[in-house]
Amino acid sequence: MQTLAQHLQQQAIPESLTQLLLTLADTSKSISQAVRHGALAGILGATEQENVQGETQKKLDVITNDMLKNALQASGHVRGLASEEEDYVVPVSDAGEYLVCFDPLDGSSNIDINSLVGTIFSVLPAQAGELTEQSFLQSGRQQVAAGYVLYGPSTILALTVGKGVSFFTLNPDSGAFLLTQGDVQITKDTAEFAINMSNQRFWEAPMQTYIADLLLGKIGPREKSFNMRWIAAMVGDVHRVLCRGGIFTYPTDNKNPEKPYKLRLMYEANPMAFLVEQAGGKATTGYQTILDIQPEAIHQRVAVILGSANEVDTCLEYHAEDYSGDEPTL
Ligand SMILES: O=P(O)(O)OC[C@H]1O[C@](O)(COP(=O)(O)O)[C@@H](O)[C@@H]1O
Repeated sequence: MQTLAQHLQQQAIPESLTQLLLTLADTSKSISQAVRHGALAGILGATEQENVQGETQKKLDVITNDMLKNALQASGHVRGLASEEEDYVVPVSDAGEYLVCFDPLDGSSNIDINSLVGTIFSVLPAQAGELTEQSFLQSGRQQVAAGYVLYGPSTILALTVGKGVSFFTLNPDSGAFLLTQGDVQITKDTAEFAINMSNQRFWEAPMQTYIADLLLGKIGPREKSFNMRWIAAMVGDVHRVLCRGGIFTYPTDNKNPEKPYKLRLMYEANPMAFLVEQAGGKATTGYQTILDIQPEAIHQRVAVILGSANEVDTCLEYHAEDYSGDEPTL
């Protein structure tokens, strides 16, 4: 089976990008080890600290953030980095060709229940001049690579460098990431949706109607039964969508008017949208294609609707100005 290094050699990408992606992959092997040790290594549970998002940091949030920061700072190819666990962007080396945005441990609320977690990363070209937060505020279309590592029953790296999506599985014996699926394609249609239903009463009317019609199944306007899944870790829900199709959404809601969105643009929505589009799917806020959003802040949040292209199109119809569907009876 082809190794990650062999696969990257064939992608006709700069050697510097190959080395950076191999650094990220190697660090994720150590994270996979740490996650597997869990309580044995005393690394479960929370710290007393809060991150810039106002979330209590898990011990593993901090540990994995430091592991990635140290590796990227030593790589020689990183001009600057940004992380969910860092308040501000971190300058690294003036000679670095790339900017890296990452969520070191996505779904960290799952760590103490031994459920799926992952690392998500996005690579942008470094700009000339002084490194500031502005240097990072490039649209998702500028990404030169993106991916995630899912720490589950097996450890899987999903990667795109803009030439399709490939899955690599970590061989726990040899420690090598081996190509287990190339040219990943998302089915155009689906009968599976993922959303946190407990937020239903806080959603906008278009999402209320769309989900209500899914739940009506065969007796409703969709004339088809839909099944629901929710892993509470975007990396797990998106991996399922890449594997067997589906629609995943964390829509806008008014649960907390100051925070109408949950997921972060630069290190959750953009890398996932790049993967999904490269696999033939679609990714939108309901009103704008995610990869075309001009970022305004490094920890900016957005609404996310992504997955099987035809199903996302249907969901978009409910968000269209001229949608005249009946309001759902809640
Ligand atoms: O707790 P909820 O509302 O189910 O939200 C789950 C969502 O929040 C997240 O866990 C946010 O990510 P972090 O764990 O990195 O903060 C997503 O991975 C997931 O899709």
